[in-house]
Amino acid sequence: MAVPGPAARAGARPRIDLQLVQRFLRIQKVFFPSWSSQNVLMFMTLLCVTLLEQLVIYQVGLIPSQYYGVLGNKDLDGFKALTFLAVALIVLNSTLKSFDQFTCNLLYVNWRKDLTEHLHNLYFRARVYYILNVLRDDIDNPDQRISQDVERFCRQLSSMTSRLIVSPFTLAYYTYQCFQSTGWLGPVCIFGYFIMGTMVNKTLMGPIVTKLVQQEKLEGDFRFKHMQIRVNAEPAAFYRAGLVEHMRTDRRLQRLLQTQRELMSRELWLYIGINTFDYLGSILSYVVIAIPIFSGIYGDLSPTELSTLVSKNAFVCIYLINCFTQLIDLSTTFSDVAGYTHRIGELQEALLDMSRKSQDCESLGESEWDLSKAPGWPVTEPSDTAFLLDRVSILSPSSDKPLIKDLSLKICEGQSLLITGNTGTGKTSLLRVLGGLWESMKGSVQMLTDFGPHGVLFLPQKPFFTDGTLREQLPLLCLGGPPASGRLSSQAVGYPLSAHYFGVLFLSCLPFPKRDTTGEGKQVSLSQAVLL
Ligand SMILES: Nc1ncnc2c1ncn2[C@@H]1O[C@H](COP(=O)(O)OP(=O)(O)OP(=O)(O)O)[C@@H](O)[C@H]1O
Repeated sequence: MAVPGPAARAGARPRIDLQLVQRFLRIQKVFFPSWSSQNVLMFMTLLCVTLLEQLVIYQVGLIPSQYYGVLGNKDLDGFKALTFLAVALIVLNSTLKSFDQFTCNLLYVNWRKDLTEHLHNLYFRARVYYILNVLRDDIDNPDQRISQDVERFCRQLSSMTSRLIVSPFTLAYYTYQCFQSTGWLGPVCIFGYFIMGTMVNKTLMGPIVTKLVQQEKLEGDFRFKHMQIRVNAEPAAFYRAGLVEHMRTDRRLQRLLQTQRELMSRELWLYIGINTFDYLGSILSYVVIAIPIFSGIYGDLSPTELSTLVSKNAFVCIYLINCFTQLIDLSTTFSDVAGYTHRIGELQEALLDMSRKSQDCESLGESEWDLSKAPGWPVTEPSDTAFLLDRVSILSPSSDKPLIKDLSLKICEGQSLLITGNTGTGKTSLLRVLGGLWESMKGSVQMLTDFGPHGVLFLPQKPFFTDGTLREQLPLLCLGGPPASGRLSSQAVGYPLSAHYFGVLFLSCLPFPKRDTTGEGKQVSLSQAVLL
């Protein structure tokens, strides 16, 4: 049975490692597909706005010292001009800040749109959504990953973008200024301090990323439970299942809350780290200046000259340290982004893997199922033959339990076929193979007609209704057929109820416990299927 297995590395403990970087870069390719894409333009706009904002902030920062000058000199004209300039700069600064926020929000919406559409394209390709939800258990809650994790990832990433993109520029500028004021000692001390802070924070962030991934899984499980009750409210009410479901839903909630508490206690250590580095940073500038003073380099300066020098050096050092502490403050947002990157990355890898395999299967399937390409079949088989099975064997996907062995069968128009067997023996599995959901382990399955209004229609055991009106349900019956005809066609929408079908309707058979009379064991009872 060629059921796709788990993605190679899915399920590995999520960490801050090379795999995280690879997954993050893969997502970035979706965000920025080309240099001329809209997102790149918006990103460049954001970069310009934040740089301009920094320039204005710098000018605003100089205004208090200029006020000392004009007030000290009792210069009224100078005071008026400076006040006008200050108001203009402040208005410009707040406009730029708001525009910065606005661009980040637009980026968030665009990123969410692109990433969700990209995942949808993979998820709804061929029968990937079926394989992911039914046959594979390594990717939990794909619905939650697509709807909630993508949303949070884009929101958190956009919230840190403007600070991140401007930091290389501010860091370079203030490192240079700091070097000018304090020599190599200032920048070296500050960079050493930041590297130490980053290493400590990385150690503290590791367990948070793992816990966050686990929390999101439990969040998905909890939501799924509610969805299950919503979808099955009527059967649940018939069974009077309220009490049991209440207990089970509460159990999931408790598990989720317990994980959230554990996540918060891990975050506590990170907050302690961040706050310690923030406050230590505020005195670091004085430590940097104290070293040359106590080592006697400034021994010939008067106390006034020394205090002027200290004040000047302190400003640039504090600003450089502030740039670094702002980056360290992003640690909590970064750990969230890392957690979501792993969850989305795992899903993306699994989807890419499955859609690649589906495509291979489809191209293979098309050639196998295509009438004109199947050698000999059109010549020897009458046109009313729908399926031709030759020594087909089917295995259960979760175990290697054989369900059907060496089944040869011909299914024709106008004939009825009743398949009987104990529950779980593989009656529906045969239909899954005929419907192309599973593959047979051995033998060949030939489909000699189309799915849809002029061919074959499968009625699943559980009816499926999409949202919308009764009329909108009808195309469901006609679409999603075999690889050759599985496209969404506008013509298909609104087929009249009287549409003519080939006449082969497969009803998944009810168990028929006492009919296993083949003498060859349960799994071969299908070969004795009754043609009515
Ligand atoms: N998605 C799946 N993953 C793993 N095993 C599966 C899956 N679907 C079915 N099976 C297993 O394959 C076997 C055959 O299942 P199948 O649904 O074909 O039985 P059935 O004869 O149609 O039963 P019933 O009469 O109850 O519908 C069962 O043992 C079942 O547990």
